[in-house]
Amino acid sequence: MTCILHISVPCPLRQLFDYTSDLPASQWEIGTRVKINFANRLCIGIVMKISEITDQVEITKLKAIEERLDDSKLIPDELIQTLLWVSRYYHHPLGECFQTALPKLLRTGKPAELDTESWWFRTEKTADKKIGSKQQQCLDLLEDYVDGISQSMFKQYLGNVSSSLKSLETAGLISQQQKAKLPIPSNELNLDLTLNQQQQNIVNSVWEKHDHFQPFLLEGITGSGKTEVYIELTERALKANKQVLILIPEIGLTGQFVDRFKKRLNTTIVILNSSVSDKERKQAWLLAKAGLANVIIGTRSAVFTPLINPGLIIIDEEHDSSYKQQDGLRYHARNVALIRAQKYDIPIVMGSATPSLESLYQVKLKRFQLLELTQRAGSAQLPAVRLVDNSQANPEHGFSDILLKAIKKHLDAGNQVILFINRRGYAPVLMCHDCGWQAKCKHCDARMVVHQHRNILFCHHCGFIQRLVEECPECESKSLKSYGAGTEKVEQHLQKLFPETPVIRVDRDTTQRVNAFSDLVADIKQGEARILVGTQMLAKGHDFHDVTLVGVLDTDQGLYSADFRATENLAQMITQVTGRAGRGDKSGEVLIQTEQPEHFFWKNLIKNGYKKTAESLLEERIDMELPPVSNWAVIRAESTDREEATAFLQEFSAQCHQQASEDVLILGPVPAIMEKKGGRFRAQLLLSSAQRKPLHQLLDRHISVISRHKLARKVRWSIDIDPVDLL
Ligand SMILES: Nc1ncnc2c1ncn2[C@@H]1O[C@H](COP(=O)(O)OP(=O)(O)OP(=O)(O)O)[C@@H](O)[C@H]1O
Ligand SMILES: [Zn+2]
Repeated sequence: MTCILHISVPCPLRQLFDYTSDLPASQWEIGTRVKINFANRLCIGIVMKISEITDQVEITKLKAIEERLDDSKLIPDELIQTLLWVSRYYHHPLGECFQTALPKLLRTGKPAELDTESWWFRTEKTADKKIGSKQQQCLDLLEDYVDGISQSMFKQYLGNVSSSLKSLETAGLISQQQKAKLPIPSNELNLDLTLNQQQQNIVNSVWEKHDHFQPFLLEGITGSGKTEVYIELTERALKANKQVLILIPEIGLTGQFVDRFKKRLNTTIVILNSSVSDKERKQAWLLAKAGLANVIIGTRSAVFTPLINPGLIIIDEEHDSSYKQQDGLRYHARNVALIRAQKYDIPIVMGSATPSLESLYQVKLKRFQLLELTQRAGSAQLPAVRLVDNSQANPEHGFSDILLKAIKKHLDAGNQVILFINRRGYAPVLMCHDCGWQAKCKHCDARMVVHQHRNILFCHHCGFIQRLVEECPECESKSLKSYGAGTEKVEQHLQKLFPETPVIRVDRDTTQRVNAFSDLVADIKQGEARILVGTQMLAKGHDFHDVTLVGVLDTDQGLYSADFRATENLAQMITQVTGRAGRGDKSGEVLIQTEQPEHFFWKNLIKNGYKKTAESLLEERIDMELPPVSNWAVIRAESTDREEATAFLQEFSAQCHQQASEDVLILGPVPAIMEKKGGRFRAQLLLSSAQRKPLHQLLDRHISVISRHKLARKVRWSIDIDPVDLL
């Protein structure tokens, strides 16, 4: 034994574990992976401290590590520091934070080596005899690429040219070398776009601070050209030899977004989203760490990508709730990104047409600098928005005459129409006309949703599936009727009402297959689909220039929700979907069908827009001391035994009360709004404080005691800091 390694282990325990190594301390670095035997199984841990002493057991009883996996540290210091912060802030075991942050192949111990392939380079030699046309094409292409061309780039651009390359090599005209495999860049660069004055000013304001930590909130109305601002900023950072990390929400938008970057920037761009394979994810992570990838575009967990030359972090659609992980380590990527930008001392730009109240509050506190784009880019104008009283809707198909006429008018003009309904499936209620029976999930406090295409009843909360019944299970009556509408029903009615017009549906059900989403988007762009029915997947981020009408159906439930964020979310969703109309040269129109055309919320949003609406919502939060003004933590517990979940939280609450400070309010425990889900009863305890510190101190003091309580092992429980979803 020559040194002791203090190791972070992927397990729920909140401590490091000590092992010995027969290498001297000088040969170890923090951030190196090791294989260890932990509780009789092999697992991968991360070295967090190196010393000569242990306070865990007698030194002689310590186990030795099984294997050292990296020659030097895998995880850079900055990322380790960030994860230590994450573990502290979210009160989550460090070992599990590493699990979230590392690509799967690295956390399961695969070698941290880059995949390589053959790269070809032009030699000094000139051809002394005439060469074949394929070979000439290869040489011509090499003229454009001083850094060489990989085997896969050749294949992509020229088809199979292996034998030509071999001949050129034999003739001494080109040489090859094994180098890291890189993603293939676009070969149709399109560099000509001039930013308008507002865009240019924003780029300048951000760039002025390029060597400092400075958070910016870029509030730019829909279609104002935020993406172009990101591209220009990225270009500036690239010119300064810096890397740029860009986060985008999880709504299948990556393809279009990345295409725009690839076409405008001649650089190595890697992608980290859910459609990337484990192998590619590992490669992208290592390329970023090595500084071989200059732009990293990814969804939530990409926020943990290591950078060697960081220059800028960008978060698109910063208000999007997919940035908050809803299980395990419940981190918010915007929060983590801010910490990373601070550690790197670089600017961070958070953009949205509908900023979160969290970020607007930071602007109010002067912690974020506000940048605004108030006009649509190019010649596009914001669409006109009107409310339509739902009572005029046809009871059969749910559309009002006004909306139907508008659809017809826009189709006749050769344009595309979006119908937005934020509910997938055919109908949310199946009911017996005779006895009143309703199809409910036997595992959840929720109704089963009718999915007619698949002939099933489907619980959207736990995934439980049943065959669609034709007869009431209670009274055997055949008069079952579905109520309400989802995307399937809307699609079906529209197809009947407009038999000549192609209708497509974009929701989670039609986009499950790999590439299904990008295929649908391609159909839309080419104008093949004329009526587009979809959920929020269709509402955000897209730039379809021929869409001139957006119809919004049935969104009133947002007005009555028990969640205090519901109106904020509704205002964001409506503003985003509204923003899909009129993005090209043609002007757009939006019709919102509502039960409550007189409701203050609608009047305010339509008359005053998102910005004013958000301001008044923030004033309400300030008056009522709700987040983001106060700080919340929710302790959740669930169990198959209804009493147990509550009993555990009572225990938790009692613990906290023992030394409660007046600064932290403890509310509950209360049953969750949907108490039963997936066969488990759920309850929650809410902790709230005006200052963040006392809340965190309270949790620090009690968590380790609580986690050893006997009930803690019987129930599933979790801590959610800054919860976004209280249902
Ligand atoms: N300076 C410019 N000149 C001409 N066209 C522009 C300019 N900037 C952006 N555009 C075009 O305007 C459209 C909208 O831009 P972009 O998609 O960047 O907006 P956005 O603010 O990101 O939109 P949203 O938030 O609604 O998704 C795009 O088609 C884009 O190419
Ligand atoms: Zn269910």
